[in-house]
Amino acid sequence: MWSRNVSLGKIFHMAAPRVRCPLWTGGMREGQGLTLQQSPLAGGELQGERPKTDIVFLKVHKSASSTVMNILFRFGEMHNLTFAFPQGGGYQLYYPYHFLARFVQGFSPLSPRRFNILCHHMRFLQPEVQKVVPSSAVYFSILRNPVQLMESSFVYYKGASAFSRVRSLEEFLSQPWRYYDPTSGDRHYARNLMTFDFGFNPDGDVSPERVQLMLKAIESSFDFLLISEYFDESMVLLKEMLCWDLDSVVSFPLNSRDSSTKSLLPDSVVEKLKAWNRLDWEIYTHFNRTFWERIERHIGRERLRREVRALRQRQAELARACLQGTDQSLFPPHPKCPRQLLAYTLFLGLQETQWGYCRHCNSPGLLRPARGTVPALCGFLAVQDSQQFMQKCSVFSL
Ligand SMILES: Nc1ncnc2c1ncn2[C@@H]1O[C@H](COP(=O)(O)OS(=O)(=O)O)[C@@H](OP(=O)(O)O)[C@H]1O
Repeated sequence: MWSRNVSLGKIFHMAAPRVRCPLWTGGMREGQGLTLQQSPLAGGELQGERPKTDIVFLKVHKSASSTVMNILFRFGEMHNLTFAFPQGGGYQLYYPYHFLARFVQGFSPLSPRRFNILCHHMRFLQPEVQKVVPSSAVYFSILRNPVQLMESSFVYYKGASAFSRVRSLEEFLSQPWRYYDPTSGDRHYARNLMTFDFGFNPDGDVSPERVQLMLKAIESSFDFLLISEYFDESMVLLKEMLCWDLDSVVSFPLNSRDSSTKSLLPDSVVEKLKAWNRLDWEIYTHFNRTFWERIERHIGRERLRREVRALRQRQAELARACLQGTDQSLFPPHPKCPRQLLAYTLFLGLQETQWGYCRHCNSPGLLRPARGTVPALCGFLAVQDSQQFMQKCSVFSL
């Protein structure tokens, strides 16, 4: 592929503190209480194609990526797949440094060992990623409108240096260069976060030529990109591209803020946000368009509508069976966890078999699992395991 040979380091300045980068930079199980019927709307798996099991998911921050990661964890655990977990027990692959293969637990340049799924937070660097997954891996990611993404980032990363001295996003945007220091190690949370996660320079040139090069590089590295504003449509596309069935992509939103911390932004602020995050805006608008083109090509609007309806039905069934409701009290005030996040409470009376089924839908995906296994059994979102929340909280604190 084009990007595998092109030195993007020459195109975009890549800040990679401390770590030297190469020139290139750039269904749940059946029989667990709830019976799952094969959906008549299932994708390639039922059409005789083998489900894809070698996957690279670039977990772009604040873009519903934890929900997607949770789906991958569940699928991986169900199918005994291996994961490229971070060395040293972290929940990120040494982010914000560019990814290096040696960040993965169990990786050795001398061993042919490859992992099925790579999905923890990382700053993308394809030549290194290629060392830890099979060459057949499917690469995908998920994007979010940069306006909402930055609003979410502002609340979530309030302690980041660019945000710590302002009371509101408006204040930051009124004089961004007063607060934003491009040399600061955590500046990416405040500008072009998606661009950064894809491996590029968030303060890079926005000339049309450079933007085109960046888009082409992403296009040649990734098989498809999803859009979090169209999450259900994205899940239908995901299961289609991976030849999975519909039940494999049923989920509940994770990492959601309580509405009290969400603000409606005036138009003037929205425009400033788009201009400030111009590179992200270019990525988002381009891949939003190609997302719908892909849907037309692979699924068609009519089937998409049917499948989205079926997906929502399954989600509702699952919610009725497993969820008692949402509960903020599971997220007690904690100095390291100031954000108001919504938790789910699972029904206490679930039978053991159902409990196994339900907790698979709620695995946090952020706790570090024991050696090479998946943390799907942690169930921190359940009332019974609320103690686990504090672990999650400390894992979150950067
Ligand atoms: N299914 C679905 N559909 C739409 N939006 C969703 C979904 N799941 C999670 N979210 C929203 O994604 C935000 C959290 O993103 P991440 O999980 O990527 O955050 S993190 O970087 O891992 O911390 C967070 O956004 P904010 O609530 O605006 O902060 C979640 O509400």
